[in-house]
Amino acid sequence: MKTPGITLRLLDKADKEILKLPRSVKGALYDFQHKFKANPHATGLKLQQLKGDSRLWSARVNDDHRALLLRLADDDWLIVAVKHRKDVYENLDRLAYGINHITGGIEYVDLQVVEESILRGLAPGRPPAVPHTGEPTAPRGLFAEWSDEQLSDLGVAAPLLPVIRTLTTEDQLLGLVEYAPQLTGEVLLAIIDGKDFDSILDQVTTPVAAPEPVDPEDFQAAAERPATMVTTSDAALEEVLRGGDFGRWKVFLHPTQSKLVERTYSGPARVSGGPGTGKTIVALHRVKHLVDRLPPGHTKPVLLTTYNKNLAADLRSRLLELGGEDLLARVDISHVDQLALRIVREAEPGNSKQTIDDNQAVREWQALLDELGETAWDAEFLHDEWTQVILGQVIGSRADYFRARRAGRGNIGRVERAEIWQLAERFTQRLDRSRRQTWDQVTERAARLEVEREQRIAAIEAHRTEVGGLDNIHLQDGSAGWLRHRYQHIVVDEAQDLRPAHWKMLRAMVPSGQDDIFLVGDTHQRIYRNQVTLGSLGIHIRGRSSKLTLSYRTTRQILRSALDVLTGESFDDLNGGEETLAGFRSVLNGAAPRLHPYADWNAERVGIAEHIAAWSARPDERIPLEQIAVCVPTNQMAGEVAYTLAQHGIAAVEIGPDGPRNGSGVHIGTMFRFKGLEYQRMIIAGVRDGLVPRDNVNRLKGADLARYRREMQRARSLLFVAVTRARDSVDIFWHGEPSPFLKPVLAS
Ligand SMILES: Nc1ncnc2c1ncn2[C@@H]1O[C@H](COP(=O)(O)OP(=O)(O)OP(=O)(O)O)[C@@H](O)[C@H]1O
Repeated sequence: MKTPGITLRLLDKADKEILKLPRSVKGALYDFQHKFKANPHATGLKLQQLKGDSRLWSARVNDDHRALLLRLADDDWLIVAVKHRKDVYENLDRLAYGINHITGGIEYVDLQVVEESILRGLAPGRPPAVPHTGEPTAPRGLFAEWSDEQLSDLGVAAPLLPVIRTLTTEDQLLGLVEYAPQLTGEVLLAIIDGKDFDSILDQVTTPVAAPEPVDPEDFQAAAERPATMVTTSDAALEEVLRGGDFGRWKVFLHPTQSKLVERTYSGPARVSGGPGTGKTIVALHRVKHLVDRLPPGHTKPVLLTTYNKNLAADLRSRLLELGGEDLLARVDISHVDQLALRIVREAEPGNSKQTIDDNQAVREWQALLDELGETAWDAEFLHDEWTQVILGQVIGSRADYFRARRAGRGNIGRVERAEIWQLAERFTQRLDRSRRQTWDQVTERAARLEVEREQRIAAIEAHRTEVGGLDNIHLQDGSAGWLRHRYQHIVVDEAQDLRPAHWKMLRAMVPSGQDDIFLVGDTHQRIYRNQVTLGSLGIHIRGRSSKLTLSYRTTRQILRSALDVLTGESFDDLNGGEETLAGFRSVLNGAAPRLHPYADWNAERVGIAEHIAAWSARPDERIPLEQIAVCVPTNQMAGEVAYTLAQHGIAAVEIGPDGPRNGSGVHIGTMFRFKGLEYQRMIIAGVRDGLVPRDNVNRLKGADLARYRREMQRARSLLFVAVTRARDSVDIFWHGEPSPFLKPVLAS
């Protein structure tokens, strides 16, 4: 029988050691936790207190292995390690645990494990640095300029200070970071990156500081703080044991992530953050958090939405992994255009128009201009103006267009606006005649329909209040009795690429108030032309904006180059202000991006094929082909790379608008297709002048400066997105002159 109220938790990083144990021990651990929760004092578990310590206990996992546990309270236990029997009882003074005075989280350090890890990171030829607790510090260590007090003020774990003093190389530091408490690792790496005390305090320490004073003896309170990264659920533990590193996102949220997931917001909230900082992970956990708080039912009151079909499919499979079918049953997962189309079809069942994409629409604009003999206007400009300003802001009349805000789009006067308005009218008539519509028209229509629906709901509620709150009153509007907002909560991923009309639609779908809209996105990764000011669309995020800064995907070396690509650009915060990547960092380590110049495109393609073949030939690190991607500037180049790879016997699949096509092999696609994805190895090819950015962008410089700037920024963002898809390595290929965006990377 299960003893009521036994809590068994697993501390973050304990799982890292556990993962290295033989499979049989992991299996035994899974059984162990079931038995322990049933009755920790069962004789087979041999639960005993370790001598000389009030909190540390050991319990039997199997014949050879013991779990090391901290007793937090009578029935509350925390697994901090699983070790061989003989390693548990000796040298207990090497084990240090406590409550971090800044974060209030529980930290556990096995100095022996840390020291062994440092030794593994020792650069060849250097003498090992042996720490001697309490003795004078080693000369010119990595942190010689920093006092113990400073390190401690930043949250570095006190028991590690003597070891930290012995570090002389970055590799040793990385060895320490592997097993050090999270905050210690982040602070030390920030120092090595050249950050000063104040900015580390501001960007790394303060975001995870406990809001209340920390009692260093209250372990149970500490266990509940986000800084103590633990799991208690069986399923989560199994996940860690089975899924290894790939399952960790489901279990161990960073304290800054879990705060954002669990907070109650009085209105719309936004989470920004550089690539790989876990925005999507936070969005998924947020959905689960919201669903967990719903009363039982069979409806789907939570909407999870994103930019395109491929990303929506990815969200669905990750949400399924996180919470299973029960969670999915309460969530509508739909990409924004699909949602808009559904609304329009529901209202106009007879609407059988074909929906065309932006490229087709620009060709239609060109055809219209040709027919009219109109040469003063550019088809792309007109399409942009029509979609961004007229449809985007749901502008219904010429007079409203004359007054419309056109932020960042340059100046045009009344005469030009009149001409554009007339051309836009002709354009919509032309599409109507051929029974076609653009996605922007669908969205604008959906936004109108939803705003009208919301007005009807408001009218019904006003009426209800007037007649004393009775529900079964006769209402003139036949649909009225049951008319409700479509959702209670909306969660948006990739928010930076939604159009203004999408936001209008979403705003009207959920009642304004607590936890209504939660959006995550990064404007540095905006690759479409949709700039918005959320406040002007009724979504007021002021005071409810937060930022994630620790990348879980990309190495420090890759991040550095990626940031170089954005040099000189400034970015918005979706609300008329400015956004920066200050504090963006990683604790992952790897090689700097490698650069590969070629004479021509043929040679470059062969170079790519040979490169991939060389990886595949290395038995020590055989990578599945699906974990390698080749990203190119144009569709035609994607096809050509696929052809060359096939000639070299390398299987490849192209990524279409809906994701990778059927089959297995290296993924190939244009830069646009890589949004939201990630790979172990990224090859970015064709990064040459004239392609990145395209020649036609350069030509805008003399003709339309505002548009030139926007297009240059978009081109940089595209390259930034491509580079930051990589987990382990980036290889940049080009032929002829390299892209001007590579200048800082080439110089470093
Ligand atoms: N707390 C965590 N523990 C372990 N892994 C994590 C954690 N948070 C995020 N990750 C991993 O980091 C990677 C990036 O996460 P995610 O896709 O959510 O980032 P993102 O900010 O949405 O990135 P992008 O903006 O580039 O799309 C994923 O592999 C994810 O599993």
